Amino acid sequence: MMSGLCHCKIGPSILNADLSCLASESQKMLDNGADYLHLDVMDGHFVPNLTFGAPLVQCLRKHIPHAFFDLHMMVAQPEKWVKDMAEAGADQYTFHLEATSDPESLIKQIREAGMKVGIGIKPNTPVEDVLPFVDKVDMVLIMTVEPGFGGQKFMSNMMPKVKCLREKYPRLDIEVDGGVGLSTIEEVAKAGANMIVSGSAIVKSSDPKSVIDQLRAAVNKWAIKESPP
Ligand SMILES: O=C(CO)[C@H](O)[C@H](O)COP(=O)(O)O
Ligand SMILES: [Fe+2]
Repeated sequence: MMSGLCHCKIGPSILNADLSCLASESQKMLDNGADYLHLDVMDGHFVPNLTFGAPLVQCLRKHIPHAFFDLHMMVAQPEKWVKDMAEAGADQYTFHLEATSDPESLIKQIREAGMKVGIGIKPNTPVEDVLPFVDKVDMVLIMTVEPGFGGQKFMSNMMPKVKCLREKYPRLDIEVDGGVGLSTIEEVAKAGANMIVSGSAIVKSSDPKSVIDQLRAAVNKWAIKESPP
């Protein structure tokens, strides 16, 4: 198995960056080759940790006008924050399937607010649960740690979920998040993920550009190439 007919994109998670300098830390990631920014929103209910909400996203957007913001919404009521996040400047709203009783109407609500839609699943949620919604979203996120904290150990046993999705959907954007770095990227790339969230491995490196370049190279090595006409 390998990544599909879609581009590799590297999205640093700024969770473990120096959050007192969020704008400059984010800009540094972009200057070092990041394709987008993955912003982890936690509400202390869906996950046992608390980060930030729309006011911070709005401030960051003023400093970073052009980058793609992927909002990873680890919140208990994802319906509640769609409008605020859209107005704050989010490009994609990635909610957790476990957090809503009505994914279809949430997807519609996100689209109507003008954002792309991501749908994520936690490690204990089977991939089959997300399949009915894949055709309606822009991206599927397979969590490779229990959501809540950066710097945790990558769960290899999530790779069959990625493989299953890639086999069924060669063009789908498949994101992995949690413990992804230079020692785990090969498995991720082989399984077929093309959107790579990496926090500690990039942010804590003295050479983030080199880490981003190596992550991208691994994904591209396994990518399916479009056959010439
Ligand atoms: O959603 C997350 C945690 O819930 C983070 O995006 C993730 O943990 C990234 O950090 P790291 O690469 O250090 O694991
Ligand atoms: Fe995340």
